[in-house]
Amino acid sequence: APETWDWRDHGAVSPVKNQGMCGSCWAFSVTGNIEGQWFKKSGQLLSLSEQELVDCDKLDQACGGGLPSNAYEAIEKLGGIETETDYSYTGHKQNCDFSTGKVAAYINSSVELPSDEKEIAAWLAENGPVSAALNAFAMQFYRKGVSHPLKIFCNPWMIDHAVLLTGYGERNGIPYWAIKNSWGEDYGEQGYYYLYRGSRLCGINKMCSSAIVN
Ligand SMILES: CCC[C@@H](/C=C/S(=O)(=O)c1ccccc1)NC(=O)[C@H](Cc1ccccc1)NC(=O)N1CCC(N2CCOCC2)CC1
Repeated sequence: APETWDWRDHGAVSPVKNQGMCGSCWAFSVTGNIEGQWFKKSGQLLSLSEQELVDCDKLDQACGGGLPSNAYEAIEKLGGIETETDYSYTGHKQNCDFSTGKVAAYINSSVELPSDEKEIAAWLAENGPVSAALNAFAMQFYRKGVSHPLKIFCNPWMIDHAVLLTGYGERNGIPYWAIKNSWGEDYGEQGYYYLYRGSRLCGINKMCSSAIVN
């Protein structure tokens, strides 16, 4: 695998979004992953609808939280996902307004990645941005640089947030994950969180997954 890689350099990542006062981080993690998978398949970068998942994914709990694995299954069952423009984000649960005719992208299945960070990096460089989950405690106090929280402040067994791994690399010899967050562009470094890579920090390695588009 390459020493360093970032899908933002290859046009596979949409602009940073803002989930607002809704616990829909899981939906943003999944749309970010599918945007990347669709880009790999079609060469087209679309911004996909989180609101469709909030309203129509009955396996998850809308603003009360969700699991990427459930969301992939829901999108397969629905038949696909609409664009952000066609099914725009409001940040609260509404009646499902999904229409098959407006499907812009679809997925065929999904995969759970191994928990080894070297294998996750190799998979990412080859296949696209990866949906991940982590303990977000340290993220809430992050401003800039490569975050390296003490394990006691970032228990890998207390995962409560879902994000998107868009790349990895090193800053002054410090290995990091580039993490697209969904708390707006004012968060962290232009909306991104950089987390030390290689010590399984905050459980970042435990729930990596991706949709598969055949
Ligand atoms: C209220 C939900 C907040 C939301 C988004 C986070 S957030 O709002 O961005 C944030 C997180 C941390 C600090 C500050 C802000 N979190 C989630 O959606 C998290 C994301 C997650 C957690 C663990 C593994 C994978 C993904 N998921 C959840 O909170 N879940 C809700 C409970 C659900 N249970 C499934 C089994 O049946 C009972 C319900 C599982 C998903």
